[in-house]
Amino acid sequence: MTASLPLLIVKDIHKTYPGSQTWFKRRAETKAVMGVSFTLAAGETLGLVGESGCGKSTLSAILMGLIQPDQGQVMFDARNITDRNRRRDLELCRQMQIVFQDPYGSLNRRMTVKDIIAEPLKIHGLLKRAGQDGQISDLMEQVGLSPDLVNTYPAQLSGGQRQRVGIARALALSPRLLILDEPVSALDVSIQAQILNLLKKLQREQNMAYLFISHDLRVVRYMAPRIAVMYQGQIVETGDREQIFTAARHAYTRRLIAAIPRERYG
Ligand SMILES: Nc1ncnc2c1ncn2[C@@H]1O[C@H](COP(=O)(O)OP(=O)(O)OP(=O)(O)O)[C@@H](O)[C@H]1O
Repeated sequence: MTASLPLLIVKDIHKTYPGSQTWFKRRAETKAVMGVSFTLAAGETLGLVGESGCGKSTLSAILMGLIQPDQGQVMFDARNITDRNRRRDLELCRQMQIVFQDPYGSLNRRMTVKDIIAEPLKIHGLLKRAGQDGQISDLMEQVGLSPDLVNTYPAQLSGGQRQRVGIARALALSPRLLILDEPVSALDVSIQAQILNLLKKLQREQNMAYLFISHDLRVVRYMAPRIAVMYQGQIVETGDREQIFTAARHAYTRRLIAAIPRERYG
């Protein structure tokens, strides 16, 4: 571990999707990410906010090594991980985990809760031969899931419970960085608050860094002391929560703030 450097350094990332043409339709190329840079310290939360289509998911896929950027660098724990092969780099995979928006889409519907949570442990050879039931029920307890649900399937769970399973799966490997890509957008507002509070509790307990990605500035304000605002593939403004809300510099940020409904999370 390098104490002096941030845990994650993202430097001048660019990604353009090529255009395509069929006999009936022509799609122009899309500059999805254009020169994005930011840093994230160990244990810190950075909120990344922007409307649909601004490039948030492209950026998170680049950070997870799922797609390659055209230009730029991603450094994790002082190591250049831009061109890594995610499947082969198990250690990195262990340290950086992602929670997706749609737990139903990201959980294997044919697997039980137990098998879903155990899978990353198995892949990384960390599932204890004896005592694995205890390992799984500990993780379920950490995310507030009753151990009675251990043999149920995703279809038998509520949206909030499914997202708790997704979080337990991500936590299983004790990552240092969790990318939360719209983790509550698919949930009812009352359930959203429960999941956000769970994420805060887990961060306090385990000192993980969070990159919290959302289109919803209310949610980002609740979660992140530092916020980066993304607009049309670029970060147009980064600042402390207070500064963003009281003295936003960019007109787009001011529009986002003006559009926030009045209720708050408690
Ligand atoms: N595989 C792809 N091929 C071509 N264009 C793409 C592809 N994926 C995304 N795009 C385009 O890149 C831009 C950024 O998309 P991206 O999904 O990263 O944004 P986003 O902010 O995450 O939006 P959303 O929340 O709706 O997913 C959009 O214009 C989108 O249409």
